[in-house]
Amino acid sequence: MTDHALLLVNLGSPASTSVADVRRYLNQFLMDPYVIDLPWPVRRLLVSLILIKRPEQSAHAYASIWWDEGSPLVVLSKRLQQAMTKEWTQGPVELAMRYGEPSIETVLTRLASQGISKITLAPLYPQFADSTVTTVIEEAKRVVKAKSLNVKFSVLQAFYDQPEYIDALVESVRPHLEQPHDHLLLSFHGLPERHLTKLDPTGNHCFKDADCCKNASPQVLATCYRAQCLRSAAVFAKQMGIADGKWSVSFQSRLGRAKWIEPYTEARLEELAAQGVKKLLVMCPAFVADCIETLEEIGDRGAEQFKAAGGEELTLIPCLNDDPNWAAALNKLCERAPVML
Ligand SMILES: C=CC1=C(C)c2cc3[nH]c(cc4nc(cc5[nH]c(cc1n2)c(C)c5CCC(=O)O)C(CCC(=O)O)=C4C)c(C)c3C=C
Ligand SMILES: [Fe+2]
Ligand SMILES: [Fe+2]
Repeated sequence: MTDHALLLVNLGSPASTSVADVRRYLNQFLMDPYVIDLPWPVRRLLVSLILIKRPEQSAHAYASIWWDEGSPLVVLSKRLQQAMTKEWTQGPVELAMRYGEPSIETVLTRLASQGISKITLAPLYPQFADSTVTTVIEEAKRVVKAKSLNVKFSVLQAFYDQPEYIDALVESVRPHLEQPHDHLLLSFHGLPERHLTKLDPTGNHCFKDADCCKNASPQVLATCYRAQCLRSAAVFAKQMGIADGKWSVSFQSRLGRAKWIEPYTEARLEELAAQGVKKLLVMCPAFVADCIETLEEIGDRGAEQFKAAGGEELTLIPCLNDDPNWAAALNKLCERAPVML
């Protein structure tokens, strides 16, 4: 059977590090109602305000991590696509980006024109969020409807605690943990608290107490990004055999003034340095490919901040990227992706 395609989808990057390209990318990204979930006129106003200064700052940050071949996120996602061609035997393996190029629309249209009618859609995010997973699924559905494509999807579900993902993470991190260190910080991408409360199926669980995410019922866990991040971290730490107190969790990449999920990575870096941690390892398990948020925010700015606060060294552990164990794990996860009804 060679008519069942695998479509990997990651977030996407600007076309180049020029301020104009970064502005175009940020506009597409932040005007997505699943990312800034405010009514259109408010979102438009807010994004226009963000676009006054942010493109220049972000362009500078992108320039500091950009590779000769392009954006690290896109290059590493292409390498994963390549690795997946050795694993996925049911048809072609394609790659699309939710923002920027290659777009979901371009890739789906090409696959449909080649007579492919079954596609496993794989949003490359271990933990569920509307701003990552839902937006990919909705964009794929929009394209199918708008272009009347004859395509049926299976969809990879959030795999935050799945043994294949955890095993691959454990094996990739093991050599780094064998190096001298005082603490391991698991820094996940953050989200505004509002994104969690609006999905709370009980309407009365999220943020009612400090341990809400640790005590999440299966019903809450199914959609709570923070609870899924904490579960990934706990399952990983247990399997890795790291003692309590030697690891902790934080949330990075806050944008704007709204309250985001805590603890914030910036605050945690200060705290750890103040507690006497000298050698800090940081891993970023919400990202499967290194990108501006890992390389620049943690590897560069986070490292500087940690040292300025009294730490000696922050070592960023690479994401899974195109690790062969990860490609094999992802293939297994994709093979059991349920058909979307
Ligand atoms: C891993 C999951 C991600 C979630 C959840 C997420 C939510 C989210 N992000 C922003 C704002 C920005 N994110 C940016 C970059 C970025 N974000 C993710 C992943 C998640 N985002 C990735 C993989 C990347 C890297 C892209 C790359 O090209 O390398 C950026 C752009 C960079 C910058 O200017 O800092 C912004 C802005 C919001 C508002 C949000 C949820 C509400
Ligand atoms: Fe983001
Ligand atoms: Fe919670």
